[in-house]
Amino acid sequence: MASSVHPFELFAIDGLLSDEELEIQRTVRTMGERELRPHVADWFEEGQIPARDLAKRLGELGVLGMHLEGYGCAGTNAVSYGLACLELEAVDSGLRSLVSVQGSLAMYAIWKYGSEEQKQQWLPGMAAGDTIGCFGLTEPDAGSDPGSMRTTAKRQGTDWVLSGTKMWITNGSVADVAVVWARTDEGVRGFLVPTDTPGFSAPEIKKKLSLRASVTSELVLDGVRLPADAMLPEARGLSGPLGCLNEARFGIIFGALGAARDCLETALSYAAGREVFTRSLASYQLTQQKLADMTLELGKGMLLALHLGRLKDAGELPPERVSLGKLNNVREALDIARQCRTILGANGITLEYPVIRHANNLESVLTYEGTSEVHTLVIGRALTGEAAFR
Ligand SMILES: Cc1cc2nc3c(=O)[nH]c(=O)nc-3n(C[C@H](O)[C@H](O)[C@H](O)COP(=O)(O)OP(=O)(O)OC[C@H]3O[C@@H](n4cnc5c(N)ncnc54)[C@H](O)[C@@H]3O)c2cc1C
Repeated sequence: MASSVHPFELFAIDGLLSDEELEIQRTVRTMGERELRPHVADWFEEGQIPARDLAKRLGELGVLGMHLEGYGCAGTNAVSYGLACLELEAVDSGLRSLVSVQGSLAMYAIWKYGSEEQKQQWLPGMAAGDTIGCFGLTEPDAGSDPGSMRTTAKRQGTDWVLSGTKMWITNGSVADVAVVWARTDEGVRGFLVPTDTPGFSAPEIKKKLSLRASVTSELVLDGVRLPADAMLPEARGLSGPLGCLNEARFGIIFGALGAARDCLETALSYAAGREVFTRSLASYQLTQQKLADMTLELGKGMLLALHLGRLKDAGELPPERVSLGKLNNVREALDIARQCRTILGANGITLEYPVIRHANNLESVLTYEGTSEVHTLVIGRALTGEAAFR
């Protein structure tokens, strides 16, 4: 067989990265390949992950809250964080979800909006992976429109009492602390809820066919009484949770490409080894067209991710730019996963290969952190000045 080149090499992607960024990417990739990939298909099949051990190991690796400064966090640039997300999601979107929720949602909420005492209390343990966090915004009847949330926090003396239900919460059943967003007399506010507080429970959601290597839960708040200092002082209104979502969406812009890259690498190697009609599948023009089109989308997605990462490091990443990346890269990653599945034929539907697992996972990634429809509307609003949604 003639020599072949990796899709990212065709685009000369590595030349756009610093030595430090390349080193971080290599370190996360090596750990993922050695310690996570050998188990991930089983975790997915069983619908269970060793969340505590994983959090601890990911903490040792330094990826939990890695783009935040201080409190035990590594303080890397945005691109490095994105590359870590990419390498974790190349193994499984569920593992990247654990890291995104811990670092970009729960830790970021405390880091950005918390008091100094709250930061000291929670962040070092979360960076180390000793303490797991979750982020409760979505409710059974409030997903794309979090402004319609029903969970309330009411003052009783100096205490707060929280009541309501959150739905689809990643890490919920294994969390030590839940960041819960609730309606108060002064608008939406965020609360840090230790999960052993009486009245709090987090039953796990079963029967998922996507993100099976990730814990997803309901949060039930049945008159959960918290002291006054459980409130995040600096988050007022929906801009608080939306600021956190912007962080997590950024990681997904890179992460989804990891899943796509893994699918494409698998399809390339499969097509080279599979003989059909006495020749390798890779030698047929129809196959090469699929591979070329997927490589184009993967490479373009990576260039977009890097551009947005540099803008983020320059402080120039407003939400509509995040929407450009999240909409494009998740949509294209899902298309790539489905197309790779065709190249693997029947083998493509088993967990012996990662492709259908990635495709199924990406269905969740398309929906969470803002659905593709909502990101389309955000871009439409930026282009026209007309909001087609609230
Ligand atoms: C595996 C998983 C993990 C998750 N983890 C978390 C978590 O950790 N924390 C958390 O808070 N949430 C989490 N979520 C919830 C996720 O953010 C929501 O599912 C998402 O916001 C969509 O909300 P919804 O499912 O209620 O759908 P809906 O909001 O009911 O949307 C249904 C459909 O309507 C479309 N739609 C909505 N508005 C419009 C409009 N104006 N015009 C046209 N179409 C529209 C949507 O795009 C979608 O296609 C998770 C979800 C999943 C699947």
